[in-house]
Amino acid sequence: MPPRTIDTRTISLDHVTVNRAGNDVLRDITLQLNERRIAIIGLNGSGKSTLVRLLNALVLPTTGEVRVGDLVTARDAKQIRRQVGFVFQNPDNQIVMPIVGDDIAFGLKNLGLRGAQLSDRVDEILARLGVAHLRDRESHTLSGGEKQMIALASVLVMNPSTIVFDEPTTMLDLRNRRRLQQQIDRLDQRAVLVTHDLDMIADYERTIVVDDGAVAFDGAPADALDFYQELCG
Ligand SMILES: Nc1ncnc2c1ncn2[C@@H]1O[C@H](COP(=O)(O)OP(=O)(O)OP(=O)(O)O)[C@@H](O)[C@H]1O
Repeated sequence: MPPRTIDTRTISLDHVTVNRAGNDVLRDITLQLNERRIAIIGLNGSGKSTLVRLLNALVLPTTGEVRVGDLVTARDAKQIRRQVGFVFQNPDNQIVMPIVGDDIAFGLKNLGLRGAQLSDRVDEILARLGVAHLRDRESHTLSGGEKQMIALASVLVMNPSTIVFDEPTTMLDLRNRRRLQQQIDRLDQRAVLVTHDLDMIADYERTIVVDDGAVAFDGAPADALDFYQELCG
Protein backbone atom coordinates (compact mmCIF):
# COMPACT_ATOMS: atom_id res chain seq x y z
CA MET A 1 0.00 0.00 0.00
CA PRO A 2 1.79 3.21 -1.12
CA PRO A 3 1.76 5.99 1.49
CA ARG A 4 -0.33 8.94 0.38
CA THR A 5 -0.06 12.47 1.59
CA ILE A 6 -3.20 13.49 3.40
CA ASP A 7 -4.37 16.76 4.80
CA THR A 8 -5.06 15.76 8.35
CA ARG A 9 -4.29 17.03 11.80
CA THR A 10 -1.74 15.54 14.10
CA ILE A 11 -3.26 13.87 17.13
CA SER A 12 -1.09 14.18 20.21
CA LEU A 13 -1.33 12.76 23.70
CA ASP A 14 0.72 14.53 26.32
CA HIS A 15 1.37 12.62 29.57
CA VAL A 16 -2.15 11.20 29.61
CA THR A 17 -3.44 9.17 32.52
CA VAL A 18 -6.95 7.75 32.78
CA ASN A 19 -8.18 6.63 36.19
CA ARG A 20 -11.22 4.40 36.60
CA ALA A 21 -12.55 3.29 39.98
CA GLY A 22 -9.26 4.18 41.70
CA ASN A 23 -7.02 2.40 39.15
CA ASP A 24 -4.94 3.94 36.37
CA VAL A 25 -6.15 2.07 33.28
CA LEU A 26 -3.76 4.22 31.18
CA ARG A 27 -0.54 5.58 32.66
CA ASP A 28 1.47 8.55 31.40
CA ILE A 29 0.95 8.05 27.66
CA THR A 30 2.74 10.47 25.34
CA LEU A 31 2.24 9.88 21.61
CA GLN A 32 2.10 11.82 18.34
CA LEU A 33 -0.07 10.16 15.72
CA ASN A 34 0.81 11.30 12.20
CA GLU A 35 0.85 8.17 10.09
CA ARG A 36 -1.87 7.16 7.68
CA ARG A 37 -2.28 3.61 9.02
CA ILE A 38 -1.80 2.97 12.73
CA ALA A 39 -2.62 -0.31 14.50
CA ILE A 40 -3.16 -0.73 18.24
CA ILE A 41 -2.77 -4.26 19.59
CA GLY A 42 -2.52 -5.81 23.05
CA LEU A 43 -4.03 -8.29 25.46
CA ASN A 44 -7.63 -8.12 26.67
CA GLY A 45 -8.05 -5.38 29.25
CA SER A 46 -4.69 -3.76 28.45
CA GLY A 47 -6.28 -0.36 27.70
CA LYS A 48 -6.65 -0.26 23.89
CA SER A 49 -10.29 0.87 23.79
CA THR A 50 -9.68 3.48 26.45
CA LEU A 51 -6.70 4.77 24.46
CA VAL A 52 -8.60 5.18 21.19
CA ARG A 53 -11.66 6.63 22.92
CA LEU A 54 -9.41 9.44 24.05
CA LEU A 55 -8.86 10.41 20.40
CA ASN A 56 -12.39 11.71 19.82
CA ALA A 57 -13.30 12.77 23.36
CA LEU A 58 -15.41 9.71 24.20
CA VAL A 59 -13.00 9.43 27.13
CA LEU A 60 -11.32 12.47 28.66
CA PRO A 61 -7.91 12.30 30.35
CA THR A 62 -7.82 12.31 34.16
CA THR A 63 -4.49 14.12 33.83
CA GLY A 64 -2.62 15.27 30.75
CA GLU A 65 -4.04 16.46 27.46
CA VAL A 66 -5.18 15.11 24.08
CA ARG A 67 -5.03 17.46 21.10
CA VAL A 68 -6.27 17.18 17.53
CA GLY A 69 -4.37 19.94 15.79
CA ASP A 70 -5.06 23.02 17.90
CA LEU A 71 -8.20 21.53 19.45
CA VAL A 72 -8.21 20.01 22.93
CA THR A 73 -10.58 17.10 23.69
CA ALA A 74 -11.48 18.40 27.16
CA ARG A 75 -12.62 21.71 25.62
CA ASP A 76 -13.56 21.14 21.97
CA ALA A 77 -15.27 17.74 21.92
CA LYS A 78 -17.91 18.69 19.34
CA GLN A 79 -15.44 20.02 16.78
CA ILE A 80 -13.09 17.11 17.39
CA ARG A 81 -15.85 14.57 16.69
CA ARG A 82 -16.19 16.07 13.21
CA GLN A 83 -12.49 15.50 12.64
CA VAL A 84 -12.23 12.07 14.23
CA GLY A 85 -14.93 9.50 13.39
CA PHE A 86 -15.39 6.33 15.44
CA VAL A 87 -16.55 2.90 14.23
CA PHE A 88 -17.54 0.67 17.16
CA GLN A 89 -17.12 -3.06 17.56
CA ASN A 90 -20.88 -3.51 17.69
CA PRO A 91 -22.70 -1.51 14.97
CA ASP A 92 -25.92 -1.68 17.01
CA ASN A 93 -24.30 0.93 19.25
CA GLN A 94 -24.00 3.26 16.29
CA ILE A 95 -27.10 2.87 14.12
CA VAL A 96 -29.70 5.28 15.49
CA MET A 97 -32.47 5.56 12.87
CA PRO A 98 -35.02 2.88 11.86
CA ILE A 99 -34.34 3.27 8.09
CA VAL A 100 -30.82 2.94 6.69
CA GLY A 101 -30.92 6.04 4.46
CA ASP A 102 -32.15 8.17 7.37
CA ASP A 103 -29.36 6.84 9.55
CA ILE A 104 -26.70 7.89 7.03
CA ALA A 105 -28.41 11.29 6.62
CA PHE A 106 -28.66 11.92 10.37
CA GLY A 107 -25.31 13.67 10.94
CA LEU A 108 -25.53 15.64 7.69
CA LYS A 109 -29.00 16.93 8.66
CA ASN A 110 -27.53 18.16 11.93
CA LEU A 111 -25.06 20.14 9.81
CA GLY A 112 -28.00 21.72 7.96
CA LEU A 113 -27.93 19.76 4.67
CA ARG A 114 -31.31 19.27 3.00
CA GLY A 115 -32.90 18.13 -0.30
CA ALA A 116 -30.81 16.87 -3.23
CA GLN A 117 -27.56 17.90 -1.60
CA LEU A 118 -28.38 15.61 1.31
CA SER A 119 -29.71 12.64 -0.67
CA ASP A 120 -26.83 12.78 -3.20
CA ARG A 121 -24.29 12.53 -0.39
CA VAL A 122 -26.16 9.56 1.10
CA ASP A 123 -26.40 7.80 -2.30
CA GLU A 124 -22.76 8.45 -3.07
CA ILE A 125 -21.45 6.94 0.15
CA LEU A 126 -23.73 3.87 -0.03
CA ALA A 127 -22.62 3.25 -3.64
CA ARG A 128 -18.97 3.64 -2.68
CA LEU A 129 -19.31 0.90 -0.07
CA GLY A 130 -21.30 -1.34 -2.45
CA VAL A 131 -24.47 -1.22 -0.33
CA ALA A 132 -26.75 1.13 -2.33
CA HIS A 133 -29.44 -1.58 -2.32
CA LEU A 134 -29.78 -1.23 1.47
CA ARG A 135 -30.89 2.41 1.45
CA ASP A 136 -34.58 1.81 2.18
CA ARG A 137 -34.16 -1.21 4.44
CA GLU A 138 -35.20 -1.22 8.09
CA SER A 139 -31.93 -1.04 10.02
CA HIS A 140 -32.87 -3.82 12.45
CA THR A 141 -33.35 -6.30 9.58
CA LEU A 142 -29.74 -6.02 8.37
CA SER A 143 -27.19 -8.78 8.91
CA GLY A 144 -24.20 -8.11 11.15
CA GLY A 145 -21.90 -7.51 8.15
CA GLU A 146 -24.42 -5.19 6.50
CA LYS A 147 -24.81 -3.26 9.75
CA GLN A 148 -21.05 -2.83 10.02
CA MET A 149 -20.96 -1.34 6.48
CA ILE A 150 -23.80 1.05 7.34
CA ALA A 151 -22.01 2.08 10.54
CA LEU A 152 -18.90 2.79 8.44
CA ALA A 153 -21.00 4.70 5.88
CA SER A 154 -22.52 6.89 8.60
CA VAL A 155 -19.02 7.84 9.75
CA LEU A 156 -17.51 8.24 6.25
CA VAL A 157 -20.33 10.48 5.04
CA MET A 158 -19.22 13.11 7.55
CA ASN A 159 -15.78 13.11 5.91
CA PRO A 160 -13.63 13.08 9.06
CA SER A 161 -9.85 13.32 8.62
CA THR A 162 -9.24 10.35 10.93
CA ILE A 163 -11.37 7.24 11.47
CA VAL A 164 -10.89 5.07 14.55
CA PHE A 165 -11.99 1.43 14.30
CA ASP A 166 -12.35 -0.41 17.61
CA GLU A 167 -12.25 -4.14 16.81
CA PRO A 168 -14.59 -3.75 13.83
CA THR A 169 -14.27 -7.33 12.53
CA THR A 170 -15.16 -9.21 15.71
CA MET A 171 -18.73 -9.93 14.58
CA LEU A 172 -17.93 -10.59 10.91
CA ASP A 173 -17.45 -13.79 8.92
CA LEU A 174 -14.33 -14.18 6.79
CA ARG A 175 -15.94 -12.71 3.66
CA ASN A 176 -17.25 -9.60 5.42
CA ARG A 177 -13.99 -9.26 7.33
CA ARG A 178 -12.15 -9.12 3.98
CA ARG A 179 -14.68 -6.62 2.59
CA LEU A 180 -14.26 -4.34 5.57
CA GLN A 181 -10.49 -4.67 5.39
CA GLN A 182 -10.59 -3.64 1.70
CA GLN A 183 -12.74 -0.64 2.56
CA ILE A 184 -10.32 0.42 5.28
CA ASP A 185 -7.34 -0.05 2.92
CA ARG A 186 -9.02 2.20 0.33
CA LEU A 187 -9.69 5.08 2.71
CA ASP A 188 -7.95 8.37 2.02
CA GLN A 189 -8.36 9.20 5.68
CA ARG A 190 -6.02 8.26 8.47
CA ALA A 191 -7.16 4.99 10.06
CA VAL A 192 -6.42 3.97 13.64
CA LEU A 193 -7.36 0.31 14.05
CA VAL A 194 -7.67 -1.62 17.31
CA THR A 195 -7.64 -5.30 16.44
CA HIS A 196 -6.87 -8.84 17.53
CA ASP A 197 -6.84 -9.72 13.80
CA LEU A 198 -3.10 -9.48 13.36
CA ASP A 199 -3.01 -10.31 9.65
CA MET A 200 -5.00 -7.12 8.93
CA ILE A 201 -2.14 -4.86 9.91
CA ALA A 202 0.88 -6.26 8.04
CA ASP A 203 1.00 -3.24 5.69
CA TYR A 204 0.46 -0.63 8.39
CA GLU A 205 3.04 2.09 8.89
CA ARG A 206 3.01 1.89 12.66
CA THR A 207 1.88 -0.57 15.33
CA ILE A 208 1.54 0.30 19.00
CA VAL A 209 1.44 -2.51 21.56
CA VAL A 210 -0.45 -1.57 24.73
CA ASP A 211 0.26 -3.57 27.87
CA ASP A 212 -1.11 -2.95 31.34
CA GLY A 213 -2.09 0.63 30.57
CA ALA A 214 1.18 1.70 28.96
CA VAL A 215 2.81 1.74 25.52
CA ALA A 216 5.04 -1.33 25.60
CA PHE A 217 6.19 -1.19 21.95
CA ASP A 218 5.84 1.35 19.14
CA GLY A 219 7.23 0.61 15.69
CA ALA A 220 6.91 -1.45 12.52
CA PRO A 221 4.22 -4.19 12.45
CA ALA A 222 6.61 -7.13 12.02
CA ASP A 223 8.67 -6.08 15.05
CA ALA A 224 5.51 -5.31 17.03
CA LEU A 225 4.13 -8.77 16.29
CA ASP A 226 7.37 -10.42 17.48
CA PHE A 227 7.18 -8.34 20.65
CA TYR A 228 3.50 -9.18 21.15
CA GLN A 229 4.07 -12.90 20.67
CA GLU A 230 6.75 -12.87 23.35
CA LEU A 231 4.40 -10.92 25.61
CA CYS A 232 1.72 -13.59 25.12
CA GLY A 233 4.26 -16.22 26.21
N1 LIG B 1 -15.58 2.69 33.49
C1 LIG B 1 -14.69 1.79 33.97
N2 LIG B 1 -14.68 1.44 35.29
C2 LIG B 1 -13.79 0.55 35.79
N3 LIG B 1 -12.85 -0.04 35.01
C3 LIG B 1 -12.81 0.28 33.71
C4 LIG B 1 -13.71 1.19 33.11
N4 LIG B 1 -13.43 1.30 31.79
C5 LIG B 1 -12.38 0.47 31.58
N5 LIG B 1 -12.02 -0.14 32.72
C6 LIG B 1 -10.93 -1.13 32.88
O1 LIG B 1 -9.81 -0.62 32.20
C7 LIG B 1 -9.06 -1.68 31.64
C8 LIG B 1 -8.83 -1.40 30.16
O2 LIG B 1 -10.06 -1.53 29.47
P1 LIG B 1 -10.13 -1.40 27.88
O3 LIG B 1 -11.56 -1.62 27.47
O4 LIG B 1 -9.50 -0.13 27.47
O5 LIG B 1 -9.22 -2.65 27.42
P2 LIG B 1 -9.00 -3.30 25.98
O6 LIG B 1 -7.53 -3.44 25.82
O7 LIG B 1 -9.73 -2.54 24.94
O8 LIG B 1 -9.65 -4.74 26.19
P3 LIG B 1 -10.32 -5.80 25.16
O9 LIG B 1 -9.24 -6.29 24.23
O10 LIG B 1 -10.78 -6.87 26.10
O11 LIG B 1 -11.45 -5.10 24.45
C9 LIG B 1 -9.84 -2.96 31.91
O12 LIG B 1 -9.29 -3.60 33.04
C10 LIG B 1 -11.23 -2.46 32.21
O13 LIG B 1 -11.92 -3.33 33.09
